[in-house]
Amino acid sequence: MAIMDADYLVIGGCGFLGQHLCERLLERGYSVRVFDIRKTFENEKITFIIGDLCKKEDLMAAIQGVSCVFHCASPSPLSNNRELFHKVNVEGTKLLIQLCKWAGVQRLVLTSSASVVYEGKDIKGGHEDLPYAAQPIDAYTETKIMQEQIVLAANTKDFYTCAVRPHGIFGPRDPHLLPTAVDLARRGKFKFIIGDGKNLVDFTYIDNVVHGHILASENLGGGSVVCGKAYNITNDEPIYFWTFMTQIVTGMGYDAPKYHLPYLLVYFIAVFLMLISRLLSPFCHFIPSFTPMKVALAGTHHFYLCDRAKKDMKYKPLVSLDDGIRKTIESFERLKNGGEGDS
Ligand SMILES: NC(=O)C1=CN([C@@H]2O[C@H](COP(=O)(O)OP(=O)(O)OC[C@H]3O[C@@H](n4cnc5c(N)ncnc54)[C@H](O)[C@@H]3O)[C@@H](O)[C@H]2O)C=CC1
Ligand SMILES: CC(C)CCC[C@@H](C)[C@H]1CC[C@H]2C3=C(CC[C@]12C)[C@@]1(C)CCC(=O)[C@@H](C)[C@@H]1CC3
Repeated sequence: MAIMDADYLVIGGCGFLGQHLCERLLERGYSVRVFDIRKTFENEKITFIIGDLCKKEDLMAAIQGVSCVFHCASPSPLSNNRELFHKVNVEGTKLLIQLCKWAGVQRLVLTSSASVVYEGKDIKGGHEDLPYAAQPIDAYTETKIMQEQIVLAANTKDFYTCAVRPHGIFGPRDPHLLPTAVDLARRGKFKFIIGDGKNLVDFTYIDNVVHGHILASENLGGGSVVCGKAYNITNDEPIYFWTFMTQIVTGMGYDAPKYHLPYLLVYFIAVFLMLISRLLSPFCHFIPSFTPMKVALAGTHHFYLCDRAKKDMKYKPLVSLDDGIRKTIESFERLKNGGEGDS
């Protein structure tokens, strides 16, 4: 059955970022098509095509008759599946580029990650020209680096690409950050502050990430300065990691962490537990709560400049961190201490 042409195809459009992006595109009067391996919401204005980014026949059905593609699909960054990361983020992205060119799609905006330059050591005011991490913090980030390189290298005079690098996205319907933090707090594993608690980090409210993506797509085109470039998109308000996390968990009705633990001690315990997990993997599935990636993110400075986005696409955050935290906590009533999530 022929499907209507659309201004945008959102790959991964049933995810946290994807659904918010679709809602904002519709508000701005664009026509939207979603391609995702699952369906998580209904909207009569959206054409949904359910399929696997890694399957050519699935993607061919979705890619024709669109002007711009947002590629937001990825396995969960908190999953532990190296093979799946590579299959979707690398092989799936290669297939997408091949089919974009086949179908005559002109613009591709990739959702990359600010962590593509992060090696678990302090980054204060990181800019986009920092080198890609030679030792990425995990398999997810390794494949995000490869993915971004593939997309930016695909930019030509007829096919325009760019990458948006968000960091620590939070907001209503976040499936990663807030639910993980609340789960740790509920299990009594949120009593300790890793390190001195004074490491500055970017957390980015979902509406600002969506805004950055739409600006990127609207500025992407023949001869545009945006072509072939990556853009950090943050709230432009670095905050102490533990101040942010404390506001989230106390807002959700749990106690604030009180005691400090030395960063290096926790990091090496996390590495030891990861090695034990790998040794035991043939016999049992044991995933430590505190992985080296999470500990590094929780105990080092890592915040980024979005000056390039401000200059090239007039980006500025729409929602402040304080307002974003308030809106997020209000949206997660069901997970509050004593809420239905406790059942
Ligand atoms: N959540 C965060 O803090 C950050 C996320 N990102 C990136 O933003 C993008 C969106 O992330 P979220 O919305 O948080 O994740 P999410 O897990 O909510 O959404 C990802 C979507 O991709 C879909 N998907 C996965 N594999 C697929 C496949 N083979 N075929 C079709 N669809 C597939 C999933 O079904 C899901 O709906 C990802 O590329 C992620 O790497 C980047 C920086 C930070
Ligand atoms: C207290 C615990 C040690 C941490 C609990 C919260 C964590 C689950 C989040 C804190 C920082 C978040 C984060 C990401 C996922 C969730 C956290 C680790 C990402 C890895 C998601 C994907 C990305 O691309 C990165 C840029 C994010 C970095 C921050």
